[in-house]
Amino acid sequence: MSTENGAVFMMSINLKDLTFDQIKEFLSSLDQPPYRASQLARWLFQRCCQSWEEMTDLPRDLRVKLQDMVQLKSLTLMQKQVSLQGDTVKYLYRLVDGQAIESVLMRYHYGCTACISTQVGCRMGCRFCASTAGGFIRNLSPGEMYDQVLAMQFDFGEKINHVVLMGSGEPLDNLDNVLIFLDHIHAPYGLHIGYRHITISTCGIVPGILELSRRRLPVTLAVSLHAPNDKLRSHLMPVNRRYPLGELIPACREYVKRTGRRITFEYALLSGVNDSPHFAEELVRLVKDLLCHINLIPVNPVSGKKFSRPPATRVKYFKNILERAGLAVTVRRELGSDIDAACGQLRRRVLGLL
Ligand SMILES: C[S@@+](CC[C@H](N)C(=O)[O-])C[C@H]1O[C@@H](n2cnc3c(N)ncnc32)[C@H](O)[C@@H]1O
Ligand code: SF4
Repeated sequence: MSTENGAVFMMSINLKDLTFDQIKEFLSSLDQPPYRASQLARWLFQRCCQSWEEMTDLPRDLRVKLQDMVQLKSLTLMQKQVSLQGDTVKYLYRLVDGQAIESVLMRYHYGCTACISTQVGCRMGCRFCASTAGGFIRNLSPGEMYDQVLAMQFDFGEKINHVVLMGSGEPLDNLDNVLIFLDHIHAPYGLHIGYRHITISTCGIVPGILELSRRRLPVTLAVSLHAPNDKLRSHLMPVNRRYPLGELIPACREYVKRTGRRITFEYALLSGVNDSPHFAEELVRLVKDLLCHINLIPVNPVSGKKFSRPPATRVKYFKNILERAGLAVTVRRELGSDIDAACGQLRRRVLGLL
């Protein structure tokens, strides 16, 4: 059975799919006092509890009741790959309806970052991406997003202090659930992660960007650009036919204006496709008057797709053109290139979606 939030409930509900007010209402329907919601929320949202027995400050009869009604976790570990240096761990989780999703934990010098999926599969069909294999299956519920972070923190044994919505799926195609997730992960009863430590990556869903602008959430917005003109972008990313650059760039401008936050443009470098000096110059013209930062990502090869990385000299040349025009540019540091680095690749391999 699936619910309005997209969660699939087998027998019991995942309270992390509800808003905090809905959790309060649920507990009040069980004749519990209002303070019980914060008490229970701390157990659910801060710890990766394995059993109701651990929640010793909750009355025993309530725990017995909840045991039958509430799901403690929405995913179980299927497979895990640890990079040689141990700084990147890729997880494949099984959801209660049997679907599988990927999440990644990365340790940087400034702390641990969780990269989570927001959908099972993706409907956007970008040509270079492994997440589209098998098409779109369903949205993830807020609780399924949250449980990825908790499960990784529990397994890795270190506090997660950054979250990026850059795993499989398009977050702005599942915005209602993403917003509930953001509320929980930011809340003091949750992991209390600052909005500035949260990044939402989008392929460019214009209404979603405008909605985020209206809400003035000070998260970091990353827009996957990958091409500086409509012809090439529509070829690489079909979503560009629906929301071309003439709509996307003004939406980005609106986001910067309303939030005061700098936008990150992701630009995957695909050898011989979008990495020539001509494209670098076109990119400069497209974004030069926007408060932005450009992140160049030498593409992660995906089996069955014909894209390859440009040589390092070409990446450097491309970067220099942007820098000379005064743009802030980084080249994404490669973490865990010895594991199935491209997002969705582990799921594809294990589920035989290649
Ligand atoms: C998997 S997407 C998920 C978030 C969102 N759907 C988006 O497109 O921004 C996260 C980022 O990975 C990039 N990406 C996808 N496949 C890639 C590949 N094979 N190599 C490098 N980056 C890739 C996307 O373009 C995007 O910038
Ligand atoms: S890059 Fe993002 S939007 Fe495009 S198919 Fe992959 S997950 Fe979907």
